[in-house]
Amino acid sequence: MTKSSLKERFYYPEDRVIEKPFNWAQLIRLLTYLKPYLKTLIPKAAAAMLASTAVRLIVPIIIGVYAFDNAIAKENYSLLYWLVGVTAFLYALSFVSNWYRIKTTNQLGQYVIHDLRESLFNHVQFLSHRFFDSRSAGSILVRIINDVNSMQDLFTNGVINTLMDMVTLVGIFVILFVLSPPLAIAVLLIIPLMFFISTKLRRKIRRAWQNVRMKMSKLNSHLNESIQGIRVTQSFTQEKGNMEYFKGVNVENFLAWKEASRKNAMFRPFVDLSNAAGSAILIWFGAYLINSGSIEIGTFISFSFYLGMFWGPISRLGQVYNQLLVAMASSERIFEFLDEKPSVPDKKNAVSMEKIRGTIDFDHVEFSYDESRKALKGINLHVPAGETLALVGHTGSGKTTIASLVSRFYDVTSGAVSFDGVDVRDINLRELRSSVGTVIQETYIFSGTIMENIRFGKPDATDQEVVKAAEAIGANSFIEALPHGYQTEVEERGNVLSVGERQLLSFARALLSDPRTLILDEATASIDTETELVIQAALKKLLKGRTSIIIAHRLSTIRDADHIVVLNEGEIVEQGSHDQLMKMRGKYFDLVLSQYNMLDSAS
Ligand SMILES: Nc1ncnc2c1ncn2[C@@H]1O[C@H](COP(=O)(O)OP(=O)(O)OP(=O)(O)O)[C@@H](O)[C@H]1O
Repeated sequence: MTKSSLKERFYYPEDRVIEKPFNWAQLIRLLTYLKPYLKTLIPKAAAAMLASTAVRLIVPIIIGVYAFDNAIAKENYSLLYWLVGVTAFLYALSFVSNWYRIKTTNQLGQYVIHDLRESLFNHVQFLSHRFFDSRSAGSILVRIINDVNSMQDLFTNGVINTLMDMVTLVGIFVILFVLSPPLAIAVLLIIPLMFFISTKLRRKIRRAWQNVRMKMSKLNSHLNESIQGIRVTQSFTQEKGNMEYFKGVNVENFLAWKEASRKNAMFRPFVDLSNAAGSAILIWFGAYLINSGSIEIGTFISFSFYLGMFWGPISRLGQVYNQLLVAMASSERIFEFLDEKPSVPDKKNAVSMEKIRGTIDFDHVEFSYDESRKALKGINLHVPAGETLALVGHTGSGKTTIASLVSRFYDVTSGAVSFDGVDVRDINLRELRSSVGTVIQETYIFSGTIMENIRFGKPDATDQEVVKAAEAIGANSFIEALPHGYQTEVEERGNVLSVGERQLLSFARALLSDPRTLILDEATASIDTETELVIQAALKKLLKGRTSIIIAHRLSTIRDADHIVVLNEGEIVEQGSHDQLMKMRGKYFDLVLSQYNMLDSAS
């Protein structure tokens, strides 16, 4: 296989953008998430921060100027003991305030992340189908988990620590200038070097590690796919292609790692270099100033303490700036979701569903998912309350689309869908959706017990009600045969249940919710005759007295419907009862015939 065709076969989208330029408006919007804590956690953290910073700033003066110049040099030992006591007390104070600051800032970060994640999740719950059509579940998960997580650092350490570091730096500058302006200017010459290391060099290193992560994620994607799909790979003897591609990504990963470690290795020596340069200036110029009598030895000692305190705040400020750039990218993605408006908005003063009996009408409905082609063309339908309409047609003919318009998962492009003559766009959306029960082809089983899965249809139903619904549908015999009956735990998507059993569960769920209107996308999977009979009986029970639209695949379902509509490429091509349509010998007749032939050849 050539290199380019390998590339086409294995396509893994490059990771998303990790950093974005700084943007004030976005930062301010992010900071509004701190608002609920302005009167609680933030003042506490700020007070603790100020206390510990003050101690850090005062101690070098006590040791240098007071202990050396005033107590030791003048042999005033009572002052020295007193200073030792004061220093011990200040360190104890700093210990407590630091502990309290770290605790409260961590809490603050966690609260903000919690709030942000909750608002994002809640918002996404109400977004329309169009939103989910255009995004993979994975990409939505990444935003709710990874993008929110990547801002944790900013909110945990960023805000309060930035304040602390700024206060520390300003404090040191002021003290140094008060102690000795010429020595202060000389020592501060190393600040630009420190800034260079903490921003430029560190960013280069971080980007190199990000590159490693991207390569690693590509390697993971390929590994995952090749192991999951190993049976298919082996049956098509494509192992060689897999190995070649893996070799390529493995080498890429190795090279990225090599580059990152090379850059990383430069970091520590540069930090040491800047410290050494600072110390050299201090010793050389400090000694000169001491000799010339401009400063005392104590001032020199205080300076050396302060010099050692430069690197921490400068390095952290550089880090916060980098965190901010990462947060810009993540928050842009989060805000994009939060700003997304549902494409089927609820109307103010919408009509309540209460008085609606359930006659459904489609009046010249046209619909397209995207500009390029129409999924439905000129659809006119009338389903009287309590009757069953069956939709049949080839795959892609628009059956599911019609069902989606009834629940108003999408709005029509033109024309109208109405209940008892009231346009669905004028009906309260929640009430509409809860009165239209939908049983989809691919029954979704949530992780939990069978009991809870059926109860999903009506969260306040009692256990007895759940069992009654299951019995009415005929699902109780298989449920009771399970190891723990109704309390059997089923996994996501219900792997332990057969297709027929899953369908019976979803019928029980729908019966329990007792919707006035039912939409049923019948499963196509072939099931044995016995299960088919159980399902047919369940279906009869479910449809009784409800207006229903059935996307029918089985002949038995189609035959019993009051009205049958045959769709082809988004248009109604035939309609009538089963007998009428059979007499016409048109599309419906062909569909029925082909199904008989299929069943015949299968038996
Ligand atoms: N979410 C979507 N976005 C874009 N196009 C879509 C979407 N869903 C369906 N389509 C397109 O709309 C047309 C009608 O699809 P629909 O799902 O209604 O067909 P169907 O008759 O229910 O098919 P099947 O029997 O296979 O379920 C198809 O051409 C399909 O490709």
